Amino acid sequence: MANGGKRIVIAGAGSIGCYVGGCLAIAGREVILLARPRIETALRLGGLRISDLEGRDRLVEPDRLGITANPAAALPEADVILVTVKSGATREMAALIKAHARPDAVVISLQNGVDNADRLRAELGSRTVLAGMVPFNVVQSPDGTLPLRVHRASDGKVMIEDRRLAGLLDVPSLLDVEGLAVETHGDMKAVLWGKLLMNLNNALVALSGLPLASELADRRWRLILAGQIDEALLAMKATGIEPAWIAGLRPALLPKVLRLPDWLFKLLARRMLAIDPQARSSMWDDLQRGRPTEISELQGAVLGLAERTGTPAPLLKSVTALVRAAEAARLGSPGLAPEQVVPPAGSRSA
Ligand SMILES: NC(=O)C1=CN([C@@H]2O[C@H](COP(=O)(O)OP(=O)(O)OC[C@H]3O[C@@H](n4cnc5c(N)ncnc54)[C@H](OP(=O)(O)O)[C@@H]3O)[C@@H](O)[C@H]2O)C=CC1
Ligand SMILES: CC(C)(CO)C(=O)C(=O)O
Repeated sequence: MANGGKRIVIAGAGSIGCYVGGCLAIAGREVILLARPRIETALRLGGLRISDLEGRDRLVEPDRLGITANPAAALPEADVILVTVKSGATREMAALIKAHARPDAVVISLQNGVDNADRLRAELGSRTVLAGMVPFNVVQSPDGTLPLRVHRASDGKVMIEDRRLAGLLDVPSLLDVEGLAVETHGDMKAVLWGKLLMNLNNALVALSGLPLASELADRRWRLILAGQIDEALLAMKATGIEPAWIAGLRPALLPKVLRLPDWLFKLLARRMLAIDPQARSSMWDDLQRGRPTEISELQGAVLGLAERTGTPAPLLKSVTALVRAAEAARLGSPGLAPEQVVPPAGSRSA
């Protein structure tokens, strides 16, 4: 068994959890997927298909995976717990970990948003909780597809908080496997705020219904993203938050690059546009499935800063209101045009 027999439990096997868990299982790690019954059944019936934009395509047979919907069966087995539920389910998952996992299990948040690791810490007291960041998009096959397929549709390295751990658990060498590049980082707060800047686009993809690559190729959408990032950078500056570089760019340069004409943007932002055409955003997935989105943890996190510091955030407010309306309507993406997202000139208020 690879890596000293450490057992990895994926706490919330959906798009990210199945992709990460599948890569780890293919690499010989012992993985248990804690899933909802819909995904549990699909995995038991057809196994898990893992593919990526570089052309890798592998089937993990059901007998190569531990699969359960029962937290009391999965969590006591864990040496490492990768939390991959949406932010709204973090507290519930933390309570399950507290009730069922060994106190020495290392818990790692692989979620968007800036405070999921803190939410876990608040529930889990003295246990070891590390923040993580997943940079790539994963597309899950439609319900009922067998085998269930998770496709990594963009690129990037997973970052995990650099912390010397008791018991000599070497997190990167346990988790850094083919298809899943993992590195440690000394300043996860900066990394998560940097990622949040890009995640301000999740809502625009969700509202437009467009694939991420087409949405980013359209300057009208990029202008809205750039406007949101300006508001976010202002609020972050006022609170002393310094986001990390994103896609090889200093955060302050990001709005400038996004505002370039389409032809120049395509030329200069090749790294940002290395996305296959299926990718959208996890917030689009939520609208399509009629589930609550992470708008409170993304735009909402910046609005919290803006309120405290009195910096203006009209675009973030109107994007948030539109996402909330789409959530409430439960009709999937409203398929808005950029002009329906930007408030008419003159009606903006801080
Ligand atoms: N999808 C993506 O491309 C990316 C996502 N992320 C982030 O990663 C995190 C996970 O996202 P994603 O994988 O898309 O989310 P998913 O909704 O696809 O996966 C989470 C899964 O956890 C399940 N779940 C929730 N509670 C439990 C529980 N108590 N027991 C078992 N299963 C449970 C959910 O089921 P149910 O919904 O039925 O409750 C769902 O199937 C989010 O923070 C997201 O923002 C980051 C980068 C990219
Ligand atoms: C990878 C990215 C930025 C966009 O797909 C994402 O984090 C998400 O979908 O939640």
